[in-house]
Amino acid sequence: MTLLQVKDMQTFIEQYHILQGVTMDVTPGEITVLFGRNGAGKTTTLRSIMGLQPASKGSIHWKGESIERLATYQIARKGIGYVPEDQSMFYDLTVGETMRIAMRRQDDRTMERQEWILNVFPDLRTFWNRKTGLLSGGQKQMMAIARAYVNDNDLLLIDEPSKGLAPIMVEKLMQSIEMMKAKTTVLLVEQNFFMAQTIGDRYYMMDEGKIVHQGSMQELRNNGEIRRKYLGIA
Ligand SMILES: Nc1ncnc2c1ncn2[C@@H]1O[C@H](COP(=O)(O)OP(=O)(O)OP(=O)(O)O)[C@@H](O)[C@H]1O
Repeated sequence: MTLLQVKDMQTFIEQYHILQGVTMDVTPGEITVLFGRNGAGKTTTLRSIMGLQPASKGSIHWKGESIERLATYQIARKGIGYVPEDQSMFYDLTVGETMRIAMRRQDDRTMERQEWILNVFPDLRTFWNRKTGLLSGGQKQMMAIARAYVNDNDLLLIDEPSKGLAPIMVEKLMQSIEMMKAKTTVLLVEQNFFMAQTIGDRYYMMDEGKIVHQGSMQELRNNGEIRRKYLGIA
């Protein structure tokens, strides 16, 4: 079964043909990692799925239903949470206030999800009354993920959470994302192969707006040539 099915998605930004045919499936309960170097089109892929940068061709199916013509808020309400690279937070609000305004409902289920995610990210509990602008880079990332998780989302799109973080923090974050697999499905954009390979089940490799390779993470671990060619690493 596929949760999200993207077929031949093509996206223009102004006159530029940025996505030139992105086809990918996200399977429930898995962590799917979208790799590719700077400018390959990874962020645009997530933005097109969310309707923030609508695709002009191709199809996007969510649980079998076509969503490519829907507005972003409608897509979000179907159960897709988006964690953008810049985190887009109000830095004057505290951690607690940020969680509160993120909640679509304040029912028991949402409160249970909040408890669960605060156990995954105990720092957020510790700094509950601190303004998010004063959090460390890693804690801001935790905040952004927790805020997307707290609603009853079946899929989280997480854009490069490791960016700018120290290796030890990245490791901690990856372990937390792996724990989330028990509760939700994740489509993760990453350039950091060494970290993402520890938690990913399946991968897609992007280059110049297209998917150029895909397979199980084990296959990518075994294929140094693909890693060298598209990520510049051995
Ligand atoms: N607003 C824009 N106007 C023109 N070109 C854009 C715009 N946004 C993105 N692009 C171009 O689209 C291409 C894909 O960008 P995108 O941000 O999706 O790549 P990415 O793989 O996420 O890279 P990065 O890891 O650097 O964020 C790049 O060549 C970028 O320059």
